[in-house]
Formats: sequence, structure tokens, C-alpha cells
Amino acid sequence: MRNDTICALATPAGGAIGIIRISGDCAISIADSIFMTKNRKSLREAKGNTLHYGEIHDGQATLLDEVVVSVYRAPHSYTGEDCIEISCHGSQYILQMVLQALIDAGCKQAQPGEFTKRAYLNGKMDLSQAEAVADLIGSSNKASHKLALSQLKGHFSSELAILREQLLKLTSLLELELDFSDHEELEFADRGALTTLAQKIKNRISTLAHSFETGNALKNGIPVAIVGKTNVGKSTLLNRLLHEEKAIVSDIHGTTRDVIEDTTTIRGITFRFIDTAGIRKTQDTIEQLGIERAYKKMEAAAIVLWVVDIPPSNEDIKEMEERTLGKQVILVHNKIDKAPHDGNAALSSSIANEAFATEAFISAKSGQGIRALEDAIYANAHVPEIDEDSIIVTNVRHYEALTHANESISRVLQSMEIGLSGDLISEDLRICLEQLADITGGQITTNEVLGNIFQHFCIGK
Ligand SMILES: Nc1nc2c(c(=O)[nH]1)N(C=O)[C@@H](CNc1ccc(C(=O)N[C@@H](CCC(=O)O)C(=O)O)cc1)CN2
Ligand SMILES: Nc1nc2c(ncn2[C@@H]2O[C@H](COP(=O)(O)OP(=O)(O)OP(=O)(O)O)[C@@H](O)[C@H]2O)c(=O)[nH]1
Ligand SMILES: [K+]
Ligand SMILES: [Mg+2]
Repeated sequence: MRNDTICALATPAGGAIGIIRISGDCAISIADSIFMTKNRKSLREAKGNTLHYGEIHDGQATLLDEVVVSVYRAPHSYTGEDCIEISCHGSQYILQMVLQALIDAGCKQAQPGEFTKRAYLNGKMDLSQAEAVADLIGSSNKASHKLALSQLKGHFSSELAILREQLLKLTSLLELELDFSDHEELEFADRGALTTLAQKIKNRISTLAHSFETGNALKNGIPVAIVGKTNVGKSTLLNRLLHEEKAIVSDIHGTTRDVIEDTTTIRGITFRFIDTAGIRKTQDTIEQLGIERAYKKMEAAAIVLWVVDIPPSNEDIKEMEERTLGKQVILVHNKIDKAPHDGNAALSSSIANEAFATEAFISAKSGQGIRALEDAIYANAHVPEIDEDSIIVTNVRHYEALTHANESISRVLQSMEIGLSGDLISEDLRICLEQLADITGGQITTNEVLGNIFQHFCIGK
């Protein structure tokens, strides 16, 4: 059966060249029907991986553009199908007209991610690699770029393949045990070795699952909550860090009612700065809700910027300590432009406290001390060294599958401990294997799952 031939614009608007991509059984013949070279050679005769200069005409023989056409022949293309790329002049008008000419000649407009979906369905890449393509396009910093590249190159997939191999080995050893269980002396002969193998698998799965915390932070921004009493200058600081007037600043206490957040990069790492409602006693229910949200954001953050404009009391420090257990807290003394802080050093050492990772002295208003604060934020993010070989889970779908896999391999270990027989254990092993297979899409992946994944791609990818 012939499949649909799809087409879409592959480049964003505004460039000097715009590329239209076509894929499917009729890609070459459809492109040929609107393309003409000087020597009238047909694209149908063209070899794979060749470039052809010529003209595009619409169905009424009107000249649309002078172009370069690339020909890929199945299976040697991105999608694994016959593919054509038409490089046009970057006018949105021209590109629309060429797309329309292709559709008139029998192409269908591609759905978001449909080229990559075809690449997956044709075995050019597995599902986690296809997802990496979207991550790569979306990567906005060094870390997320490296992680996406690593996943695209298949490092995560190979790791999963090793785990699956070990799980299969475990399964077959258990089956062997079952086969021999008539022989009393062989029963549970080598459970020790089986347990060691299962434990090894569990450790690896659990490490991968736990890496998501880091992976997610690197991809979506390390969460940094800006908290403190009203009017200390939290929103002014947010705007300063983001280099834009994101939050309303005023001298009225309780200006910020809700959480305001956005990302920015510091030294190649994305941080998510979260401005919160100033903390004070209030009768205002809406403001109170905002304050509760502030506490929640503080709990979820990796780093807390506790902003003060006068040195905090011991009582304040104690309360903050209780609320920020396990967080990196940077005590930020703001408004140093106002009061001359000659006593900075003295002040700092007088309240030097284990509760704080460090202290910073700034003027959010003038920008003084902000670079040092950024340095402190970066240093306290404890960003791991990442290279193209690093395997850190960044995708929530993979994280969920790993979490389920971890649960089932834990049950396997428990069952082994209490000496359950192999057939009861194999069911959990089977679930574990399935969960890992879902990540790369090795088994049948439902249309719903595929739909969920590819709908977030851009058209033309
Ligand atoms: N013009 C253009 N640039 C592009 C892409 C594209 O599709 N077209 N890509 C799209 O994302 C990326 C590159 N990815 C690609 C992946 C595979 C093949 C390909 O033709 N693969 C063949 C041949 C492999 C080989 O020679 O080793 C194959 O897999 O058989 C092309 C591009 C980025 N740049
Ligand atoms: N002199 C001086 N004034 C500042 C500085 N930072 C903020 N302010 C002023 O302090 C007042 C409060 O600033 P905001 O940024 O709204 O304070 P906030 O902590 O977000 O206040 P709430 O949202 O009400 O909790 C405004 O008048 C700011 O202009 C600073 O570094 N120096
Ligand atoms: K304010
Ligand atoms: Mg505010």
C-alpha cells in the first residue's frame, strides 16, 4: 500500500532561505511535477543524496521561484522514506505558494512531528531518540543541549538495552530453576547470584530514576525562590535578575499577591526565578493565600534567596531555618545603596549561621552586587559536570516508566528474599521489562502514546 506523501515548511519565518520538506512514496514524483531544470532532466532519474538547481512552477505553469532541490532515496533519509527538500527564497508568500502547489499535486500537509514519527515507525530511531529531537530543538542552554544530544545519539537507549538484557538473563535463570525444581537438591540452588543480579539492576534503575530531579532542573530551570517580608525588594530583585520588568514594584506593602516566575541563564545554566508574596501577618484572605503559596514554592525550590533590608532577628532566622531544611539558602541583604553598610563584614559575621549557604550584599535597584549574587547562585546550584555521554533522565514519561520499573524490580527482590518460587517472580520481571521497553517504544506503542509525544513537536519536524 502506498502511504501518504506529506509536506511542510521546515524553517522558521524570516530567514533568507526557506526549506520545504516532502516525505513519502510519491515525494519524488510530486516534486518532479512542479520542478523543471534547464536540461529538462526528471527528478525521477535522480540519484539519492543529490542536489538539483531549477525552477518551481504552479499547476498553471506560473513561475514561483528559483530553487535548489535535494533528493534522498529510501531508506537513506531522515524518515527512511523517499524525501525531497526544496530550498526556496525565504518569502512567506513564495513558501505558501509552493506548499499549495505541492498539495494540489497530491501531498498532504504534515502533522506536528510527523516526519520524526515516520522516522521512528521506519526504525530510524527509537522513541526516546525521537523525543530527544524535540528536546534538541528546544534546548536553550549548554546542559540541556548536551543531554538532548546524548539521548539522540542513543546513549540512554543503550543503557536500557543493557538493563533489558540483564532482566532477560534473570528471567531465564529463574525459568531454569523452575525446570529443575523437581530435583530437590537443585531447588533455589543459586539464589545468591540471582539476588546479586537483581540488586544490581535495581540500583541502576533507581539511579536513572533519581537523575530526573537533576535532569528536569537542567531542562526547565533550577528553581530559585525569592522570599522575605513585604517591601524588602523581592520583585525589584526578580526584575534585575531577569533583565526585564516582569513584576510590579511599589512602595506599598503586599504588592505581590501571586507567584511570578520566569527563566534566565547564568553561566550557561537555566535558572527559574520565582518571586513570591511578601511574608507578613495579614487579615486579607487573598494575600494570605499568596503567602501560603510562597511557602510552597520555597519548599519546592533548590535554592532560596531570603531577601532582607535590615538584619534578621534570631527568631526570624530560626523560623527560616525550619522552613528551608535541606535547601541552599542565600541571605540577601538588599538596599545597600540606602544605608551605608560599613558594617557589612561585622554584620555578616555576627549572624553567620549554619542556616545559610552564603550571604550577599546588593542593591536590587542600582544593580550593585548582582554579579556576586549570580556567582553565589551558580555555585550553590551544584551543577553536575555533563558531557555527551552523560545519562540523565530529562523526560517525565521516562521518569514515570523508570519509577514503575523500580517498583516492580523491588517486588522481585522482596519475593526472592522470602523465597517465593520463580513463576511468581517472573510476573514482576515481565512488568519491569515492559516498563523499560515502553521508554524506547520497543514493543507496540499505542497511538495515544505516540499522539501525546508527537503533538508537542513543531510542524515540519
Ligand atoms: N537539510 C536538512 N538538514 C538537517 C536535517 C534534514 O532532515 N535536512 N535533519 C533532520 O533532522 C538534521 C540532520 N539529520 C539527518 C538524519 C539523517 C539523515 C539521512 O539522510 N540519513 C540517511 C543516511 C545516513 C548516512 O549517510 O550515514 C540514513 O539514515 O540512511 C539526514 C539528516 C539536521 N539538519
Ligand atoms: N533604595 C532602594 N530601594 C529599593 C531597593 N530594592 C527595592 N527598593 C524599593 O523598595 C520598595 C519595595 O520594592 P518591591 O520590589 O516591590 O518589594 P517586594 O519585596 O517585592 O514587596 P512585596 O511584593 O510587597 O512583598 C520599592 O519602592 C522599591 O523601589 C534597593 O536596592 N534600594
Ligand atoms: K512592595
Ligand atoms: Mg513584590
